[in-house]
Amino acid sequence: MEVSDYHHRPLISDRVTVNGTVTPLALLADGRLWWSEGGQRCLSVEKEVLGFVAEGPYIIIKTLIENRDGCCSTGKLFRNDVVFQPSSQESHASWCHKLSEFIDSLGRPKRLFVFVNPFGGNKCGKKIFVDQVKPLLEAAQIQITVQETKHQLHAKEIARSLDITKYEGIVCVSGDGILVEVVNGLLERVDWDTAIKMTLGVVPAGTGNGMAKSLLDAVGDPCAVANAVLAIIRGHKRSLDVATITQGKTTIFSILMLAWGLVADIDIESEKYRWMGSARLDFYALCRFINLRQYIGCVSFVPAPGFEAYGEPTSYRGKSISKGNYSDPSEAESVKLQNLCYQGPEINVENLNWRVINGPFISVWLHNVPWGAEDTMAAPDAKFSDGYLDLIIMKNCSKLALLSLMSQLDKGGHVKSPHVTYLKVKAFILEPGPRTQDQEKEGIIDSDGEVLARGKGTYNCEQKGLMAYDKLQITVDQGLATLFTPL
Ligand SMILES: Nc1ncnc2c1ncn2[C@@H]1O[C@H](COP(=O)(O)OP(=O)(O)OP(=O)(O)O)[C@@H](O)[C@H]1O
Repeated sequence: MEVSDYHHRPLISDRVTVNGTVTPLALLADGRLWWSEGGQRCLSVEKEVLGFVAEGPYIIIKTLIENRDGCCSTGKLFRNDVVFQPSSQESHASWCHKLSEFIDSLGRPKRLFVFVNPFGGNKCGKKIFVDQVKPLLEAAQIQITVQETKHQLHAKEIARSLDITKYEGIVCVSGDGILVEVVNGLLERVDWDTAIKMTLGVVPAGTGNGMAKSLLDAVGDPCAVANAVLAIIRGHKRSLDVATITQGKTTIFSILMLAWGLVADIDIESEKYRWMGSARLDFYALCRFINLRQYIGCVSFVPAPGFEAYGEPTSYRGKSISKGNYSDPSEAESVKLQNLCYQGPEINVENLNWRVINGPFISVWLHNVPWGAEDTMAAPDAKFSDGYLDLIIMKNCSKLALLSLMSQLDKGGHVKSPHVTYLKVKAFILEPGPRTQDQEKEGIIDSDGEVLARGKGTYNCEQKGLMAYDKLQITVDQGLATLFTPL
């Protein structure tokens, strides 16, 4: 072994017994654990070691390593502990000390709050947690406080009042829905500016796992539970843009996407075919395709640098959106209370250079991260924290062209179609209107997989959304939230 440079310097070395074989074992300064057992063996403590325990004369190194198919990496992870016996009691104590010291130096989280949604996806959240998540967190000696979500918005309520000083992260074993609730809960706190700095982790256990897929796919990892948990244990962080959606005095926060038109209709209206399982989306997409709707309306936006040529120039069209003066003092008081929560970025939207695209539209889609679901790469160029949202617009096109571009959604090829307008925006205003063929009927606005607004004549239109089917404004905060990430 070359120990010439600093990184290859052993922090500790000894002759130990590994699986009955006596071999030199060394922990190098660069974090590799090196020994020889039927050939040279090496583990990266940072990447592959969850933790260790001392049991009698033995030390058990708990690892999670990549399954290799010959020389090719499959990205799949499996547990394979290494047990060794140091040569003496003193050596045993030194090994425990050096391993602890090294793992502590990695800045990994020690206490996590974990939400488990027993209801999400195929209702497997609890089983995924017990069988796959908990054992790994225990092997990493992370203290966990577990909370099952009991109903819709439960995670948001808890995030709003959680004692955040007790935890170094909040983990959601769920789909995207619970993560979105947590972000909204944190931003509705009076101490939102501290609370939103809490690092958030997501373990895929829902139908829509767009955030987990976006994080893991960015480093070529499969969207699997073990990969997601390992990322949380290792404790690397990345920041995430947060979009603020405003209409009058109502504000909500979005981290994944906003959809109006075809995508929203498929996402929300297919609920009535839930009994079909995941086939409901494909089935309902086909129904919508055969009976294609177009929506009257308009979108205006502040383009990101390089996208200024899209649309036509316009002035700020959101005048009625801004929070106005209150003639009723009690209303003013309640708004003052609401104002203690986060209100969105303080930018002077009126002075920005707005552009407009008029409908009719087949689909309008805003995306913050590349993947909307595990099989939908909605916005291939989206970045977690570039401060922009990717806007994907589909206008009139033939059914054949539409079918072709829909079939490319899994690889993001649709954005290259001449029928798709794809750009980045800093701020956005949606003015949704009725369907072209039947102006008595309107549409649905979908934010992060939930109904934000339902227009006249839509599925379940008697249920009110949080906002009216009317003009709304979206602004972006660059990197406001923080996520655990594989790299
Ligand atoms: N115990 C519960 N019973 C019913 N609904 C719940 C429960 N806990 C959470 N929910 C709701 O389940 C929804 C789905 O959350 P989750 O993020 O796990 O999955 P999803 O992939 O977004 O959605 P789904 O799998 O339901 O299509 C959220 O709207 C959440 O509020």
